[in-house]
Amino acid sequence: MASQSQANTIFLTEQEAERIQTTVKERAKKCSELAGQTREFRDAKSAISQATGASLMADMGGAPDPDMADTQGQKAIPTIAVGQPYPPCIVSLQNLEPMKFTDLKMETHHRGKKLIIRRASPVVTLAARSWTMVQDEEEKETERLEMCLHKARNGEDVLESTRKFIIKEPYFTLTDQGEPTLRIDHPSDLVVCRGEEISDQVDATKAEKLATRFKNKGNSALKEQDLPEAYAEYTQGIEVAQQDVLSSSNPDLARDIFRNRAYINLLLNQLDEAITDAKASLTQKEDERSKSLDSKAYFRAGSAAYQLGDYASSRFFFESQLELSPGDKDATSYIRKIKSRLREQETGSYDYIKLRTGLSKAHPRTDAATFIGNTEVKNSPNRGNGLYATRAIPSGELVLADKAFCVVWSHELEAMTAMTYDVRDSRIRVSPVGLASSIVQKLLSNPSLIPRVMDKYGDWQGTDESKGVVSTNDGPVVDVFRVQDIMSRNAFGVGAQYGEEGARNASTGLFTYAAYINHSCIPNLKREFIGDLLVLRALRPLVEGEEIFLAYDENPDYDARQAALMTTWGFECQCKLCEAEKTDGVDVRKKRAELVKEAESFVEKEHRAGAKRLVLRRAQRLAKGIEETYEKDRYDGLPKRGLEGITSWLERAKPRA
Ligand SMILES: C[S@@+](CC[C@H](N)C(=O)[O-])C[C@H]1O[C@@H](n2cnc3c(N)ncnc32)[C@H](O)[C@@H]1O
Repeated sequence: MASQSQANTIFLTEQEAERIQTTVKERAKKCSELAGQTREFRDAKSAISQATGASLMADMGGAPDPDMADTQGQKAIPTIAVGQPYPPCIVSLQNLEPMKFTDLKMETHHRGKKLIIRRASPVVTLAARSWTMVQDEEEKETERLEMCLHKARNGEDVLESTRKFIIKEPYFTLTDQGEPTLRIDHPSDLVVCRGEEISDQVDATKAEKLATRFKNKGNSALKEQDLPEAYAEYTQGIEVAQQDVLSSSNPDLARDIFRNRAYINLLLNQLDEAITDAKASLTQKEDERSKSLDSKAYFRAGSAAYQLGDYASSRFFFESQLELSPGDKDATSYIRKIKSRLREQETGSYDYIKLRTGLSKAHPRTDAATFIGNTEVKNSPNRGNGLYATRAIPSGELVLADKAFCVVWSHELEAMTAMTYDVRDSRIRVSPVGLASSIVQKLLSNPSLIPRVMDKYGDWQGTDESKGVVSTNDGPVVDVFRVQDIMSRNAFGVGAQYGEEGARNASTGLFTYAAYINHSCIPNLKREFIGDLLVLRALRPLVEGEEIFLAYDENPDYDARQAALMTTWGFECQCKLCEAEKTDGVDVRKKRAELVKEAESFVEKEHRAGAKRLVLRRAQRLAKGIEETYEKDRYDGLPKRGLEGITSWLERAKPRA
């Protein structure tokens, strides 16, 4: 993630940093000592009453959240340990063997197994995790279950959403406080069982009654704006209506419910399924009523494809709608918008004024397409992939524009910055975990987008078996450790475009095409954000085949810059500027850093207008001092970053008349 400004930097107190490290290390030690040991029996009554009390306290805001850490001079911030990554379950439920609570072993991933559970207490909702007590179906055994970070779906806490769940390949471990717990990291490892079990129907009339009941219940839930409930009812209705006994006698019933669910899917941003549902609802009949229903379905499919950025499919759906409902205003308006998006995609010609005027705090996202036409992805020696210019591009001209895959703005509910302590390198980092959660939600809702994110660079690659798996029969599979690692290496800060942003709620985004751009301290691109559209222009003329670079960190101090590049992006920069600065040696760099610091405080304090001669001379002396730290030959043609602030002050200073 691009560095935040000093004002937005979070400093943990030393004691707090030490406490976090000690807690994580002690937990890891205990876990390895207990690994493989049999689980101990838990008393149901006291476990449930403990959870009930904690839930009440958390709801009233009265309980201390064990995940909150104190920061210097600021409010507490969530602190999350990033443990040893492990892959999500990639096996379908029907191929997993049921297990019992009594089979659980400490610090073990129970591969090949599933655990059917019922929630037995209210849910304790904390900033970065939710937990509850769960029981087996016979209510003989009780255990703690916690869901970490990615714990909400469609605005609802997953553990609260119902009572029955199935855990795929349960992970039994310890909390940071040393208490045994079942732990869900990957949301796809928890199957939410909403609704009744549907048996095979033999009587067509009874089946029709049942399917219609589900459909009506779905309609009522929609009226009450309970979208997850409406989705669950329609899903059950479809299950019944698709059974042979009914689909052969009344195929239109399934189509009706598919059409309704397509609408719910649109509202829930489950766009892939909105399209498949809308297509499944098509009657292809010629009577007026059927044509009107199909027209509605095409509209739903077209809107979903538009939101997915699949403008060609979207155009096809809206044109199909227009054939059935000639002159339809909404379809016509969409087709006009699609033309603009396709023009942007193909030629990079944007109506920047319209884009800017369409933005506000309430509508912070652009309606724009990504333009990549001047660039291509290629291997960059020692840097993985990189982006290269496919033609000569004059200075100032558009190189590419990338519409964000996902942005979380500081003023949005999802915005959450946390301190993460990564056990892999024992480093504490500031991490926009709210962005990671939003990316995970978007992928779980739209599995067609999973490869677009998962092909990005990130430390954890998954295992040979899990790599590339995007779904099982139970739904999409998302490796949250991989998303977290991809986000850490690829996300950008997008600036405070809609008002204040603080340390705890920085605006951040993932741009899946611009993510291929490597770093250089002498960048050849200039970046600008228009809402969630990242616009990159040539900072100087680019030649065909040249690699394009951004500066991830612009700190003029070599040592601070290298430290940030190593901590956040995991590499040592070896660009020409870094080579020159490295050769300077520690003493010269130290002297320069002191002078630059002095120059920065001078620039901050001294007014340029009406500056006294004495003040001007001090500025000149400072500039000369900094200049002298750069050896002439070695810095020939290289930027002297330390000089930039004071030189700009001098250029614009107006001496007293
Ligand atoms: C945003 S990604 C850039 C694209 C990436 N190279 C890829 O293969 O997808 C950032 C990662 O690229 C690598 N990288 C970027 N600039 C680099 C540089 N100047 N030297 C070495 N590695 C670099 C680092 O691994 C960094 O974490």
